[in-house]
Amino acid sequence: MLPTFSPAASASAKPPPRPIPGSYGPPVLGALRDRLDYFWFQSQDEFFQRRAAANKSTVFRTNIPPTFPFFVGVDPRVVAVVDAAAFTALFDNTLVDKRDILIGPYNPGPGFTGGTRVGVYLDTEEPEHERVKNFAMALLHRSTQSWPVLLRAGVDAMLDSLEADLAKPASSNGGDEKPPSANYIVALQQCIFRFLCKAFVGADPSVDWLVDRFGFTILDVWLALQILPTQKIGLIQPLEELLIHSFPLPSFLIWPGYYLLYRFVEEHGAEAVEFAEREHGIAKKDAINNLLFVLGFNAFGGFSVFLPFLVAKIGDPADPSGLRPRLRDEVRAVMNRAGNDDAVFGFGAARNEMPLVRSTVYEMLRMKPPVPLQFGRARKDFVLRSHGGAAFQVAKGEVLCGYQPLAMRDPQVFDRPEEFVPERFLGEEGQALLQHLFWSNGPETEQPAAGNKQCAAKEVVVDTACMLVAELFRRYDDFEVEGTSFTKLVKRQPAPSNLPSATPAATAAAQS
Ligand code: HEM
Repeated sequence: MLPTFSPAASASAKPPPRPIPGSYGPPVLGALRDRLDYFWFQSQDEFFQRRAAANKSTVFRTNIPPTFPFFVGVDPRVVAVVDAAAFTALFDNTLVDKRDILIGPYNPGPGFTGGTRVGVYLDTEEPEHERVKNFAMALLHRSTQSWPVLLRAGVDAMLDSLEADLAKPASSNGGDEKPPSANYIVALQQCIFRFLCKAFVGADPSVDWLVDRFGFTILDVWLALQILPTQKIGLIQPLEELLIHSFPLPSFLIWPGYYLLYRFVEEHGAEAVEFAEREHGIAKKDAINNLLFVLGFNAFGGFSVFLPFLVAKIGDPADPSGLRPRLRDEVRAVMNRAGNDDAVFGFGAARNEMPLVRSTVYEMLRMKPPVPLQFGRARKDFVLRSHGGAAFQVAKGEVLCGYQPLAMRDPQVFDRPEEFVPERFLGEEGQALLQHLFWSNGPETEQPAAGNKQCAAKEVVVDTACMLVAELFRRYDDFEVEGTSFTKLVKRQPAPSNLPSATPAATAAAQS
């Protein structure tokens, strides 16, 4: 549990800033102890919870992996921030510098990005950041019409293949007695990859067999080599510590795959590349490397983590709250209003017509933020304010490390913080809570811009997740998921013939 602050404290006058509690321990040994706790002896949640409890503070000093022995020049010392109030300092450009600090003090380096320092590693004070961010947002804007159509086509193809898998007799699933199931991870990644190439880059992978077949696997390996030094993967722990947590993983292993994708974007995404050069003044090589990074790391990486959480949560066979029927009814009501079972769920429907679906997506982002850690280096000495007037003195150059999963379960802000409450963000009170939803590296109530570091696709990510849920309930009356497999897909029964017929305006609203 997070320590809480007494209301009496918040009512009193602002106390002076105090030193940040916690210690980094003795050189090398302190960092090593924290690393082993982080990866081995404690879960990530536990790591931050225990230190917050021990220091009686939601702002405290700790080391963060990777560290020792071969991460030369990587300083693991950070100031951890695990409450919703102090966390907002990480979004303030006047306080923190975001240069080369995406995944923490360790930076995998431009060897993974064709030699370009891509946009996500740039600070807002670097002019190139504005160019690259504007380019990414413009590409998203240009794809407004095609995005929902391509998503639907991709999801349909994926579900066709999963239905076929599920229909196979149990014996083809390994010959044991287990009921049939269809693992969706590979199909979903394939779907996301193909869809993003077309919708974001304007390049259709089906023109290149290698890219179409292995593109998503190349991205998986490319991502893994960059982030594994900071992740627990579940090998035998001593092996994991020796092999993946002790030294930076080399980028050259992925160069052939990266080069294949680079050529693919250069040739088949030429229009997007020219747009970057012409409209945003970005050199061709940098445009391609940035496109690949946003496609592979931000978009493919983000969706690959988030969508399985969402599908598994909604499909939970043990869900006691009857969530699936309620979501299904909301989706079907949109279809009924449109009077067209085949209407594409567009951005309009995702934003305005499916409040429970949207609130469920928000709640999943609160409980399982796909990018749990956020970092920023103090530009100057400043006072970090937390709940109840608590204040801490941060020195210039110190690295703040915000841990979203605890900040977004802050009991000072969220009622029943540990519970998944699908309707949490409904109504006026629910909407007011959106200011504390930080998954996009900014409050949900704010917008990405060239001058900030909020996810360029903040709206599009939520909309896309809503559209995926809608597609599932367009097609199925019910479904169940165990782990990463569908175990039940109940096809939609034909709609009764006495549906009220829709007006053209309603059809347009669903599709807009
Ligand atoms: C579930 C999916 C996604 C998640 C969870 C996610 C999350 C994030 C987060 C946390 C950041 C800030 C990183 C930091 O500086 O600490 C970010 C930045 C960014 N994201 Fe997303 N993102 C997702 C999908 C996308 C998509 C689909 C796109 C575009 C197609 C995109 C484009 C970007 C860009 C360009 C930035 C850099 C912003 C900047 O440097 O100012 N993201 N994203």
